[in-house]
Amino acid sequence: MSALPAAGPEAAPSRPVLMELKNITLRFGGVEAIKDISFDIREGEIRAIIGPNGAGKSSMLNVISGFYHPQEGEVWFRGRRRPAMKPYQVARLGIARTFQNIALFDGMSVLDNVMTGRITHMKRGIFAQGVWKGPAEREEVANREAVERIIDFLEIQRIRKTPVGRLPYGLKKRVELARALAAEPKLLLLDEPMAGMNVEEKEDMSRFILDVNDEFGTTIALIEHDMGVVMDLSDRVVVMDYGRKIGDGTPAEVRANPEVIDAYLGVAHD
Ligand SMILES: Nc1ncnc2c1ncn2[C@@H]1O[C@H](COP(=O)(O)OP(=O)(O)OP(=O)(O)O)[C@@H](O)[C@H]1O
Repeated sequence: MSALPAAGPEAAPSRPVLMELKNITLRFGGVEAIKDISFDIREGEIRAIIGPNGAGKSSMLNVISGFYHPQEGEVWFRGRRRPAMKPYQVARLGIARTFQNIALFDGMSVLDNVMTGRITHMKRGIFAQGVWKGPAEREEVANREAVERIIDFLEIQRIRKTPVGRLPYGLKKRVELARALAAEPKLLLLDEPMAGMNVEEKEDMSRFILDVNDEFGTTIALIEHDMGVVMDLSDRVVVMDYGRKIGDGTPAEVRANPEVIDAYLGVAHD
């Protein structure tokens, strides 16, 4: 039997690095959205990025997902420097994301929406499907099985045939999570997963995020404004303010950081 060290937030720094952001600077014309920021994301951890409005959190998530290319700095993923890539190439590397404003196909069923998440696993095109039916069919069955597993896991079986447009907000967010998971990502990016949710929906989403991390070992980086949620879910937190990094550490460490308290948490938060 192996003698692994006990898990927990303290264990996070000893895990292997999955992604490293080195001296990232991102400008939009005269605006410096990100100013020389470095941090890493370790395998299997839940890493939060927090900060006031306009701090540069979404810009950072967009750098990680390949939507934006920084003018300066390097992005390393799984031990290799990642060149400037198109978002679909980044997706093929094993990085999936959800969006702040839900981006699903309203007229399509839950099942079909989640299936679109498998696109990075579809190797056989329409031509191959026509002339070489066997392998294409096997691939389709495997994709279908993977999707059904995720649908079961996120407890959305009973709505699998329902058009997404008819679902309440909290369930739409869960379907978006299902679609991102269907890609079987190494790194899952969640852009404000709790935004607009009521307390019960937040509790459900928190549980699913923890379960995904636990059961699939998926590394998760998320932006979130609800501090209670961030402090409960995260192993480590990066704090941004005006494009700079002003804090980085466990929830307890950032909560006790005076610069973070001044810029963001304030004295009223606990
Ligand atoms: N596409 C863009 N073009 C020009 N400026 C941008 C663009 N995206 C972001 N910015 C600017 O970069 C800065 C950081 O914005 P960003 O959206 O990353 O912050 P944020 O921390 O995610 O804010 P919020 O919490 O309000 O979503 C802001 O000054 C914003 O106006």
